[in-house]
Amino acid sequence: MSSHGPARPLSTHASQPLTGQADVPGDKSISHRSLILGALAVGETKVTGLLEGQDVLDTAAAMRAFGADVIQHGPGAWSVHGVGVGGFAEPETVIDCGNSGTGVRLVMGAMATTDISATFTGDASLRGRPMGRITDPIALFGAASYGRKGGRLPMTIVGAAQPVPVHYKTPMPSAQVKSAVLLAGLNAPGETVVIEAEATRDHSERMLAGFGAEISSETTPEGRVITLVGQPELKPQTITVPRDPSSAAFPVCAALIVPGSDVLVPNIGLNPTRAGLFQTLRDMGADLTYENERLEGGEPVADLRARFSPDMKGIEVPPERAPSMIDEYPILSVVAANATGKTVMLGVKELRVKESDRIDAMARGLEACGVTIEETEDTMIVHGLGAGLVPGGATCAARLDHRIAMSFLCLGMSAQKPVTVDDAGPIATSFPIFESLMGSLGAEFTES
Ligand SMILES: O=C(O)C1=C[C@@H](OP(=O)(O)O)[C@@H](O)[C@H](O)C1
Ligand SMILES: C=C(OP(=O)(O)O)C(=O)O
Repeated sequence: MSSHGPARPLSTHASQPLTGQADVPGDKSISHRSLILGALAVGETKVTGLLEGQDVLDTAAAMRAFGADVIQHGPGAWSVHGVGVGGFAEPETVIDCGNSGTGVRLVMGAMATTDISATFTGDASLRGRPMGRITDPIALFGAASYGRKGGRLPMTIVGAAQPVPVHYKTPMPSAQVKSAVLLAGLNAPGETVVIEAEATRDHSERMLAGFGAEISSETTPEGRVITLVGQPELKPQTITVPRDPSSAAFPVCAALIVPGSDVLVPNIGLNPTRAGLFQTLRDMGADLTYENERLEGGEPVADLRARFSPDMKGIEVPPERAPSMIDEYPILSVVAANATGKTVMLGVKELRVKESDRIDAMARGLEACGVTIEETEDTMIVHGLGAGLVPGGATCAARLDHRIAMSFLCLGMSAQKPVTVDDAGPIATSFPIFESLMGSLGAEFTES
């Protein structure tokens, strides 16, 4: 959806202890991929635990526009009747991917090697984000693109009539780019190879294998080399979407900074390509434990227990950790403000092209709340004040960015004066139950 209605300012204030259990929603990355791969399989894929955030609902609508039957049966329970690799129909109208970079980029990849065209758009945030990172590799398959200057949406992609397989080295660490190339490679005859210098989240590779594609990956001195054999018949799957570690980050971090808190966040995937934040928090001295560690569907899973941690210390977060926690830097910067000493976040320039420029958004809001920040194009440094010592008392701009809105609302739960975000609307893109869930732990929200 291109817009979400009038801005909804929302505030938080110093919270009573956060206690209890936080059942966070399904993983956003895996939810998008369940719908897209389901649409490319032959037959009916069944999904439970699907994230019903707006980003994923927009991908569901896109899959319908390309000819798949996508049906909701109950909360989180969906089915997708797929059209098979190469079976996408040409959409009759513009595909609106709302706020979702993952949605638009993966769908562009998935249709780029079919002989159809489609026009994509999104909200003001998505229309500002770079699509050249997708149009460059899909051009190698034979697809053409016609967008606004700078490779921006709205954009029409004309899929390749006779696609050729591609060898592609991703120019930046991006699971979206890697996934778009793999999805395009599905309908190209022969082997498509993607090389990534730094490993990014590997859900596409795991799920493609699960749907029956021939795909392998190996670690070489150049990085991870992923090889996919094109034109498989994908077999429909029954998928249970695990809970989203990127959503778990909010109750976990809020508990670490609100005095007296003790929160359990059950069933969180600790896939190493996603778990960098939790490692970082533990390195800072957070009282964050993994309980009931186990393997589910081949992936490590644990119940996370986070308790108030007044003695956290700033650390240097190494650049090679960035892909495994790329969406978690905004909330990490809030924890860092409540730790003592400097937290130095290196190699984070991808944050500048997310739903907002997340370095700028967090720096300006934290400064308004009394925290000193240093930044370069690729680095953010937070000068921690210590537990409970952030003054707060400001209105911070959410900039159409769910993670910025949730981060400042968590900051307000531990600050000395209330913190307001100018628009909480975007939270519904990834974590529609954020307010009710945090409220059930003890947080209070005030509409202003
Ligand atoms: O592939 C995915 O599901 C995602 C990849 C990441 O984006 P980049 O590929 O741009 O790093 C991440 O920020 C986004 O929230 C989800
Ligand atoms: C960057 C994000 O999402 P996307 O790129 O899909 O808009 C996010 O959810 O933090």
